[in-house]
Amino acid sequence: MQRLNRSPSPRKERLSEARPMSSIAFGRPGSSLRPKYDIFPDFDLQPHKTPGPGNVKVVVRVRPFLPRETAKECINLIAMKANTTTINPPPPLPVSTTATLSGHRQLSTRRNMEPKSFTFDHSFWSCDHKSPASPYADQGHVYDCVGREFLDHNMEGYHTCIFAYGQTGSGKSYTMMGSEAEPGLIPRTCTDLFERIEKMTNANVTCTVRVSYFEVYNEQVRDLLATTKPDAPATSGGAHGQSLHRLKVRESPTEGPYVEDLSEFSVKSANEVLKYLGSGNKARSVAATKMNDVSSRSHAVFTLVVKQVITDPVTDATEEKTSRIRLVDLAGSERANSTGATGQRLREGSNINKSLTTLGRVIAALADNSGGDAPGSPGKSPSKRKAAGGPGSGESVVIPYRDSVLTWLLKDSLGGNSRTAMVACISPTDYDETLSTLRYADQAKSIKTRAVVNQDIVSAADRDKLLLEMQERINNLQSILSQQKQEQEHDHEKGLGVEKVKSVIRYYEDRAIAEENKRKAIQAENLAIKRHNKLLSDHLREVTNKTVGTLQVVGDKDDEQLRIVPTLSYEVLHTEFQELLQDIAGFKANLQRDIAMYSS
Ligand SMILES: Nc1ncnc2c1ncn2[C@@H]1O[C@H](COP(=O)(O)OP(=O)(O)OP(=O)(O)O)[C@@H](O)[C@H]1O
Repeated sequence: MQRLNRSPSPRKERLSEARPMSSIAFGRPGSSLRPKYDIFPDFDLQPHKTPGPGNVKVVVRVRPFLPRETAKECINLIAMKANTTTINPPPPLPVSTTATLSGHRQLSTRRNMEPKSFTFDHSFWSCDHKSPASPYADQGHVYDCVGREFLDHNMEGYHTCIFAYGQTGSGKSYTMMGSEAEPGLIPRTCTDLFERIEKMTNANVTCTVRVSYFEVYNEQVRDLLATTKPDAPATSGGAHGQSLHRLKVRESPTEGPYVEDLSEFSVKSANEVLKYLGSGNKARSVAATKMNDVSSRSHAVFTLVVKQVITDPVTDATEEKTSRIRLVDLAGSERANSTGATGQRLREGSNINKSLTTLGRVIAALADNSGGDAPGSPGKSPSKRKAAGGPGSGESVVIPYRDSVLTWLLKDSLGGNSRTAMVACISPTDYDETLSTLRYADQAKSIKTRAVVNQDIVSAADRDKLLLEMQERINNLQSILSQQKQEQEHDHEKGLGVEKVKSVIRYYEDRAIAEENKRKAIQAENLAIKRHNKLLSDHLREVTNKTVGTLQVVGDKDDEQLRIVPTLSYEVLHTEFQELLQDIAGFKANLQRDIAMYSS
C-alpha cells in the first residue's frame, strides 16, 4: 500500500538515517553537551486498557529527523522513559558553531525554557532505531497499543474515535495512514476488522460494514467518496483537481451532528474498504509547504460503521450492536513564517489554525467540565477550576463545539458517546511547537466521555410483533402509494382531456384569425382591383378620346359619310392597344386568382 493519502511523491522528504540516541539526545553529534536526564530502557510497549472508564486515551509519538533537520544539524530535544515524555530546552549555541536550532525564536525566548515532563498512556519513541534507551515503536507497535484495543471496543458495541494531532510535519499522516510498506492505524484497523469478521465462526452472527470518508477544508465539508454521485453539486478541489462535493452539517436530536447526503458504501472485504480509502486519499487536499512536502491542508475523517446482528438460535431473539469507528487525520497547526505560506496556502493555514484553536478551547472546556484530574496529571487547582466554571464551581462550562465545523462534527467523539484516543505527534527538534502539543495532550487526558454500548436486544416475540407492525406499516404505505398513483393517473387523464379541449379551442381560434386575415387581404385586393379598373377605364377613355378627336368628315356634306381618318400613326395606336390588351390580361389574371382565393 502506498502512503494512502498522497501519491508516493518523490518530493516527500526521506528520513535521515536513524542516529543513535547516545549521539542525538540533548546535543549535537560530537558535542560536549551532556544529556540533562539519564534514560533507562524500561519501556512498556505492552497494550494496556484505557485507564479510568471514559477517559480519553492520550499517546505521544516522536518522529525521526527529517533530512532538512539533519542537514541543519538540529538537536534532539525529546526523551522518553516508560510512559513519560520529556522535552528539554535547546542548548545555548557556542558563538563559533554553525549548528542552528529550528528557529531564531528559540534563542530569543530561551530564558523561559526549561525541561518539562508529561506522563501519557504511552510514549512512542519513533525517532531512531538504535537507541539503547528507547525501543523503537514502529507502526505495528502503535497499532497494537491503540488501534487493536479500540477495535476490541468496537466489537463490544462502542463508538470510538482516534485522532492524530500535532504541528505540521510531525507525523500525523504517517501514523494514521502510513505507507505501502508501513501501513498506519487506518489501514491496519480495516485489515484487522475484516480478519476478525472472517474468523467469526458463529453462524448466528452476521456482520455488515459501511464506509464513508470526508474532509473539512477551509471550513467546508467535502465528500471524498462522491465521485460516484454525479448529480451532487460539485466544487473544484482536491489534490488531483477532481470535483468534490460540498455538504452541509446538520444536527439530529438522537444522532448528534452529521454530514447530510454523505456517500456511504457497504463493504465486504478489507481490499474493498482499502480501495475506497485510497480513492478518497487521492481526492484529499494536500500541498507542498516549507515544513512538509506533502502537507495535509484539510482534516480528514474516515468512518466505518460496523453492525453485528446476533441471533439466539434457542429463543430466536436478536441482538444488534452498532459501532462507529472514526479515524481522523487532522491538518497540522502551523506558523505562517515557518511554512512560508502566502495566498491560498495562507488562507488554508489560517482556517486550519482556526479549527485547531477551537479544538483546543473545546478540549480545555471539556477538561474543566471533567474536573481536570486526569490519571497521572497534577490536576488543576480548585480556584482555576472554579474560574473556568468546572464542577468545582457548580456551573457547567459551555463547550464551543459550534465555533468550527471540525469540532461540531467531532462533538460526540470529544465529549459524548465515544471512546476516544488522541495521538499527539511531535517533532524532535522544535521546542515551542512540541511543548504546545504536549500541553494540549496533557489537557486532553482529563476529558471524560460517556461511551455506552450501542445495542438493541429484541426477543423473538417482540421481534415478531415489530415485524408485524412493520409489515402493517408497509401495507398501509403501499395502499396509500397505489391510491396516490391512481389519483395521479386520473388527474393525468383529466389533465389530458382539458389539454385536448384547449388545443381544439386554440385550433379554432387560429383558424378564425387566419380567415379574418384572408378576408382583409381579399378586401384590400378588391379595392386595388377597383382602383386598377378605374385607371384602366380612364386610360381607355383617354385613348378613345384621342382617337375620336381625329375623326374627320370626309367627302361632301350631302352624303354625310364620315370616315375616320386617324391623325395618329398606326404604330402609335397599335402600341397603345397592345399595352391595353396586356393590362386587360393582367387584370383578368388577378381576377382569376381572387376567384380561386374566394373559393378555397
Ligand atoms: N514515525 C515515523 N517514521 C518514519 N517516518 C516518519 C514518521 N513520522 C513522520 N515521518 C515522516 O515525516 C514526514 C512528515 O510526516 P507527515 O506528513 O506524516 O506529517 P503530518 O503531521 O501529517 O504533516 P501535515 O500536518 O503537514 O500534513 C514524512 O516524510 C513522513 O514520512
